Amino acid sequence: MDKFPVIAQAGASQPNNIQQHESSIQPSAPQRVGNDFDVRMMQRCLELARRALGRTSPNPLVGAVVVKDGEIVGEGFHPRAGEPHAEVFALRAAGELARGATVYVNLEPCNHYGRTPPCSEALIAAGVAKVVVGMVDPNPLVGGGGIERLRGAGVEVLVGVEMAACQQLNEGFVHRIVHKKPLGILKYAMTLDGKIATTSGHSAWVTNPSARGEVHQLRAACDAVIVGGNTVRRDNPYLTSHQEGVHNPLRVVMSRQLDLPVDAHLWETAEAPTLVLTQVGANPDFQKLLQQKGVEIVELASLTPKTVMSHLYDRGFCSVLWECGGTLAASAIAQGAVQKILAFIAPKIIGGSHAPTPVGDLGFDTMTEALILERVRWRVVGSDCLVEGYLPSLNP
Ligand SMILES: Nc1nc(O)c(N)c(N[C@@H]2O[C@H](COP(=O)(O)O)[C@@H](O)[C@H]2O)n1
Ligand SMILES: [Zn+2]
Repeated sequence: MDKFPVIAQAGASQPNNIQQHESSIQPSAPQRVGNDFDVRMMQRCLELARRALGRTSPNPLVGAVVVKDGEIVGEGFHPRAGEPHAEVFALRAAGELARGATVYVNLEPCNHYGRTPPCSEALIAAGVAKVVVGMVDPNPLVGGGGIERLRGAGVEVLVGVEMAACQQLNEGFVHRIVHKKPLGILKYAMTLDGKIATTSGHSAWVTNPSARGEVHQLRAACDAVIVGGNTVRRDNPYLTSHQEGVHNPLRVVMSRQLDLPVDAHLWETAEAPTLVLTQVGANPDFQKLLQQKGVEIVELASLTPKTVMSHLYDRGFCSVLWECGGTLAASAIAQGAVQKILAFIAPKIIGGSHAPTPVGDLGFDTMTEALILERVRWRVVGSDCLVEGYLPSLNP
């Protein structure tokens, strides 16, 4: 078993309805559920689900597989909100072979009329004999109801195969549903002596190319990536996933004064949309200029990490990546806009007592106030090390 199992953000502070479902129908980790074949099929579901990475919000990433006599006879995944769910695509692919078959799906089949009709009914109508589910749906409109409906119709249901991996894949969706805001991920790259740039501001590059490739993949999995005006002025980033045909997140700039360069890459490149969030009445001429370049501008009454996350929640986002400097990172942490940290550490020393660090002032005086990450794991990426963990759940 993984030495540092990563369990979805939902773990510590789920609302009561989910805890009840966990105790009644969802076995608690780390108990293994299912046999080797079940595990393989669930991993196939996760692989299929990932084909829509970054494109399904506010909906989850879901893949489904129909198995008859030990053979896969149908597969599908949920491509985006508003389109049919994974189970429906898999059932369509299986056709009549679905009768008496086992369906694997990484999320409990829905049991409600949303943008699409309930999958529980589609599975029952198709005559499937068994459904193997990765995790219970935290959506209160579903929350165990899909499983109960299937069981009530005589379909055998097994819940919890590869549950930790299923929760991990949809941690943004789970966080959005449970906490009514997107999951905030703070990513930074620093040297071994804790600097994100030299004293003069030079930062290209702290990390090695493999680590930068990981960052591009991370962007592909997120709905938005946020920077502050300072990062635009100093680094002039692209903030894309740098891969043909792969999802790009919405590029978000937070700027109170709109004192930004007229020719930044963010508004001179068309691969991804850009949104500038500012304060009411800020620099109308610059607003006009950006709009002419195709940039969306939204004025917020108060521009803070908290109001920004609330705006992004309203847009239907599940996962938001903070790629900002230390000052904005500190206020994002302080305001509960960050739950997960990804820190790339390069084996380099650049010194400089005034060189910038990844997190600015949090107002802590003593070590006892330190935010101690939970569910920490680390791995080597090229010549760098990636440390990953979650902020204490007092800050959901
Ligand atoms: N089991 C399952 N498979 C899918 O492919 C899904 N997209 C979902 N989503 C659940 O249903 C809600 C969305 O419903 P509509 O797309 O609006 O009909 C979503 O919030 C999940 O709870 N589930
Ligand atoms: Zn469904």
